[in-house]
Amino acid sequence: YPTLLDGLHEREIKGSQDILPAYDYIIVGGGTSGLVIGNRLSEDTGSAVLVIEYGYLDNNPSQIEPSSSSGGAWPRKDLYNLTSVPMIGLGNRTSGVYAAAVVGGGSTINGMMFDRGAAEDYDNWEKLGNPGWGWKGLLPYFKKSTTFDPPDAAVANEYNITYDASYYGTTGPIHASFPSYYWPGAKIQWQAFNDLGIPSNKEGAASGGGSGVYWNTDAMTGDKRQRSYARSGYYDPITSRKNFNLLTGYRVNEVQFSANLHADNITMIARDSPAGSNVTTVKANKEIILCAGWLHTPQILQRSGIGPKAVLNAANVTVLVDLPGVGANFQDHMGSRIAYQYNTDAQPNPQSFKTNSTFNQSSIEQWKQRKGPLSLGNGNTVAKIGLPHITPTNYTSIITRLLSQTTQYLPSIYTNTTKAGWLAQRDLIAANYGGLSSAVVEIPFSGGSSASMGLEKPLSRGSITLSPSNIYAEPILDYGTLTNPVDLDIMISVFKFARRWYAAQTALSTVEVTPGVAVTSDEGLGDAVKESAFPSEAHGCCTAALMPKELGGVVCPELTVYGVSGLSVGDISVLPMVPGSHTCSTVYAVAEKAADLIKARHRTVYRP
Ligand SMILES: Cc1cc2nc3c(=O)[nH]c(=O)nc-3n(C[C@H](O)[C@H](O)[C@H](O)COP(=O)(O)OP(=O)(O)OC[C@H]3O[C@@H](n4cnc5c(N)ncnc54)[C@H](O)[C@@H]3O)c2cc1C
Repeated sequence: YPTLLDGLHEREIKGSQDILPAYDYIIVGGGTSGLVIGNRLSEDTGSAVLVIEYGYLDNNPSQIEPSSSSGGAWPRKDLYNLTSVPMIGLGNRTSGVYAAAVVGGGSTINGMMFDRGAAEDYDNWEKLGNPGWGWKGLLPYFKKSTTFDPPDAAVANEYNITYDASYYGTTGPIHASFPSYYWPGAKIQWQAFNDLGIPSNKEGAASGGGSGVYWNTDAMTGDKRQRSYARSGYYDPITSRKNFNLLTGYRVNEVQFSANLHADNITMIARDSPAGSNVTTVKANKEIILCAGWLHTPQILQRSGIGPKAVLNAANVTVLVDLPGVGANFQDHMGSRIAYQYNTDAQPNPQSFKTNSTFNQSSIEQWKQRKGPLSLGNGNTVAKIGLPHITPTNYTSIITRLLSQTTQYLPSIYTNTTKAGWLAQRDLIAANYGGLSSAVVEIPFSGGSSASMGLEKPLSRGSITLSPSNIYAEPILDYGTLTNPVDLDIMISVFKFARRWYAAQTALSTVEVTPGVAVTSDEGLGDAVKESAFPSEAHGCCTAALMPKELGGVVCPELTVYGVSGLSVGDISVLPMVPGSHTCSTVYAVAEKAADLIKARHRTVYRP
C-alpha cells in the first residue's frame, strides 16, 4: 500500500501521521454524528479509527459567530447542490435541499436552535419495537453530550427566563446557552400565547415537555458566544490522538461484502475525480459505520446492493439484500408563512438595525463584550403547540379522518413492510393528536412581525432513490410534502390559530398582509398554506430507520443493518419518526448511544 499511503497523507488533516491500510472502525461521513462516534471509539487507544468526510474544514471565523445561524448566511460551499423532484402537494414546484457537506456536517452551518422533542416523541420510537430508545433510554445521552450555561442574570431577571439545568449535563462537549438580548416585542407575543390558553413551560427545550411556550437554548458557548458544534466539541480536542484519522475531500462509493455478507471494505475517490477513477479501498477489521446523513446513507446502502429490489434493479445494481426501508420513510418538517405588519411596533425591534443608526452602532459596541442584540441568532422564544390547543373544536374529527386512511398517500416505492410501518406510525400519531403531551406545530417568535409555522408531526412521506442513469450522481429526492391531506387540514387550522394569536397582540396593532383578511374559506387558506410552503426545515431524517424489519426497518435496536454483518448506521437516518424539535441535539444523543453500543459489542472478553 505505499502509494496509497502517500496519496492519503496529502489530504490528511490531523491525527496520526500514518493512514493505515486497515482500520478497526471506518466511519463514513465526518458530520455531526460521525465526529461524535469517531471521538468515542478512539477513546480506546487500542482501536484505530478512520473518519472519511466529503467536505473540508471550514476555518472561516464568521462561521462560529451567532450571525452564521441565520438562513441567509448558510454557506453554499458547505452544502450539497441538488434539487428535489416536482412536489405534487405543492403545485409541482421543485425545491433546493439542505444537506451539509463540511467537517461537522449540519452542526457547522445550522441555525443553532438547540432543543429536544417531547418525551412522547421518543417513546413512540420505543413503541415501534425498539427497546431502550424511548425518552428514558436517551436522556442519559442527551445529558452526556451537553453542558448547560445559565443566562446573564440581568437579562434573566428582565425577561423572567426560566430553565431547569438538571436536564442538561455539566461536562458534555456541546454547550447549551442563551443570548444576552431579547427584542421587547417578544414579551407581548409570549403573553398573547398565554391569553389563548397556551401555558408557559418552565423548561421546554430539554425536559421532554408538551404543548407550551418556552425559552429555547442555542448550541453556543455561554461566555464567548460562539457556535458550539461537533467540530469544536468532539474533533478539535482529539486531533492529537494517534489512533484517529480524519480524511477530508473523499467520497465513499460503496461498502464491499465478503461471500457471507460481512462488510469488509469501503471504496472511495477524491471528491472531484470522475466516477470510477483512482478508486481506493480501505479495510475495516471490526465495523463500518455509516454517518453520511439522511440523504447519502441510504444512497450508499443502495449503491452497495442493500435497498428496495425495484430501485436497485432499475439502477442495475446487484441485489445483496432486498430491504425496502432503505430510502423510504423519509420525513422532514414542512412549514408555511403568514405575514403581518405591526403598526405600533415595540422599540427597538428587529428592523432597528436598519432604521436606527444609533441603535446599530451601540449593538456593535456591545458585541465587543459579546453582549447585546448581535448575540441573538435565530431568536430563542418558541411555542410548540398540541392539536387540542390549535383547534379545540375540530381536533377529534381530524383524528377520525386520519384513522380512516389506509396507505393510499404513500410514494409508489413503498411495499407491504414499509406500508405496515407507516400504519403503526399513524396510530401513534393519532393517539398523540388527542393530547397535549407533544406538539403538532412549532411557532418560533422573537419580536418580528411575520411567522413561520412548522409541522412537527408530518404524515406525508417521501423517498430517496438512486438515479437509475448514474448511481454516483445525487439521488432522486421526493419530499412528498402535503401529499397526505390531513397534513393540509392541520396547517389550515394552524393558520386560523395564528390569526387568533395576532389578534391577541393588541398593543402592536397588527395588520394581516398575506394571505390577507379576505381569505376566509378553508379552500382559500389551503391555497395560502401551499403557496407559502417550504418542504424542509433542514430536518431530513428517518431514511434507514430503526424499526423491526416487518415494519420496513433498516437497522435493529443495536443499529446494525438487517441481513449483513459488520455494518451499522449512526446518523439521523436511523430515527424512526422525526421528533417535534430541531434535530441536532437528538443526533448528538443518538450518536453517543450508538458509540456505546458499538464499543460494547466489540469489547474483548477475557477468559481465564
Ligand atoms: C442548513 C441547516 C440548518 C439547520 N438548522 C438546525 C437548527 O437550527 N437546529 C437543529 O437542531 N438542527 C438544525 N439542522 C439539522 C441538524 O444540523 C442535522 O439534523 C444534523 O446535523 C444531522 O447530523 P448527521 O450526522 O445525521 O448528518 P450531517 O451532520 O449532515 O453529516 C453527514 C456528513 O456526511 C458527509 N457525507 C455524505 N455523503 C458522503 C460520502 N459518500 N462520503 C463521505 N462523506 C459523506 C457529508 O458531507 C456530511 O458532512 C440544520 C441543518 C442544516 C443543513
